[in-house]
Amino acid sequence: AYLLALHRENQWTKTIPNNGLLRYLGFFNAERIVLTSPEALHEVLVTKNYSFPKPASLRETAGRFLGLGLILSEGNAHKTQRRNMNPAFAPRQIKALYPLFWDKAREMVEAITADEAKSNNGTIEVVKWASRITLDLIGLAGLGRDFGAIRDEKNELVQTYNIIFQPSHQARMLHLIESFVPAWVLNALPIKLNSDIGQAAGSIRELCRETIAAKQRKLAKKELNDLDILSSAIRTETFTEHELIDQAMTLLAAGHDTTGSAFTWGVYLLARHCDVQDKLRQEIQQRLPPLDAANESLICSVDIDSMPYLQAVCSEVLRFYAPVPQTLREAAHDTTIVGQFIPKGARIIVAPWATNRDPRIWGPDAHIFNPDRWLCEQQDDDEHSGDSNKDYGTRSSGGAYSKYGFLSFLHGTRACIGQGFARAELACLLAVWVGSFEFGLQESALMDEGNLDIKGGLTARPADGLHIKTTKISRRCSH
Ligand code: HEM
Repeated sequence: AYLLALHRENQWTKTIPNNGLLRYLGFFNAERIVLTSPEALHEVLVTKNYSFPKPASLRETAGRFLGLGLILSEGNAHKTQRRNMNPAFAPRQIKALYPLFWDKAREMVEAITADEAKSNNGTIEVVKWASRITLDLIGLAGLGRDFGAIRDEKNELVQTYNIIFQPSHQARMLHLIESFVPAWVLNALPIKLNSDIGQAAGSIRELCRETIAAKQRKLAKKELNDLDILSSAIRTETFTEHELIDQAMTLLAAGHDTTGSAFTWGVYLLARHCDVQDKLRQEIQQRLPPLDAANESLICSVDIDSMPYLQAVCSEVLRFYAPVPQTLREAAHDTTIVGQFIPKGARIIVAPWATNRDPRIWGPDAHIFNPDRWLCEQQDDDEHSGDSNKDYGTRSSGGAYSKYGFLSFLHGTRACIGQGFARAELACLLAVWVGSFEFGLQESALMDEGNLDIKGGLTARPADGLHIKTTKISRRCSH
């Protein structure tokens, strides 16, 4: 139902003439408004941001286990938290995390290779591995705790985590009926799901509390040098213990499925576009250390950030399949958007899946996966080099006429604070993957995205997993 709704909204934005807003009536004639123009998006996300909070029902359901951290807080509470969390996501902090992303990605490839040696069929299901690696990475780089999902996906911690953050079918159904049954009623239902979630959330919050307490003891002895985001937040000394637990839970919620989905879509798109895969592998082999098990060289942020094609592929993957396909807002009071009256309580839909491929913003090739749109030729300073020595850099607009064409991380004060973290993680994961495997889709019918069944939720991914055929690459290279 969710994806049907999404598909319908995506079509409407392209086929129905509109002035930046599309209004329709949802269940029980509830007001629904889809934002379709940069001007409307600018108003809701930037100039009137706090007049359009997230729906109250979201705070009631997710707030039960997340608490009121950065994702769920509103108004002045959000402003203060955002100001206090910003230093933890400063570029300097993120740069220090690249070797960790790289190292874990290599651990994943070794684990896959060992698995394959046992099964010997060369087929990998990517969604599961994406979930395992990104859980370990948000654990380590976010909180300084290794969940050990790569080593053992069935360990108790991973199972507990999954009860809260990987909703079962029943939980997704409850989420759907939330539109017409108040969240507090659903939360109070005496069903096993509610008690399981309550218990699991208690355990993960306790784990966060212990982690924070250990870090605070280190801080008291002036020994807190850990690189993770939570440690950086603790070093600002602006949060109480309770607030830190809420932020830690928020990092787990925001920084796992999103990056897992981005990585999965990246592998899917590269499996469909072998030319892009080959070109990317060439850049990886020229610029990065060999990935065979014997070579332990780590990389640093400059190695990854100075690879234009890798950066272009990541941007295009994030544009083409935004991990968060749509997000919601609710008018806090009667107001206007682009001069149109909007009644209090109207649901506002921001739809990256529609906007990121809108031909009015991106041009007629908006529906084509083309990393080159993010590249530009750079002037070569060497006058003796001749025309053939062209170099490429990246261009941040991707050719869209407005920055609101790229909504994957939103914009404004509620834009994803983890964007730098997520981009660095995705680049490292794809570099290690493409440098380690040649791969293609197991089922050729999936070359056509129309044949792919997509599972919705807060993030989107292939419903039946993503099965690819791989060949391990072994090489020595000239790094
Ligand atoms: C490719 C990966 C990611 C994508 C596509 C993504 C996308 C988004 C989007 C669309 C929002 C806005 C949601 C809304 O307001 O409705 C958001 C918010 C947020 N994201 Fe991300 N995210 C990603 C990864 C991460 C990571 C790795 C972290 C943490 C390490 C993170 C932390 C957050 C937080 C804390 C917020 C709330 C910010 C606020 O409201 O001030 N995200 N993200």
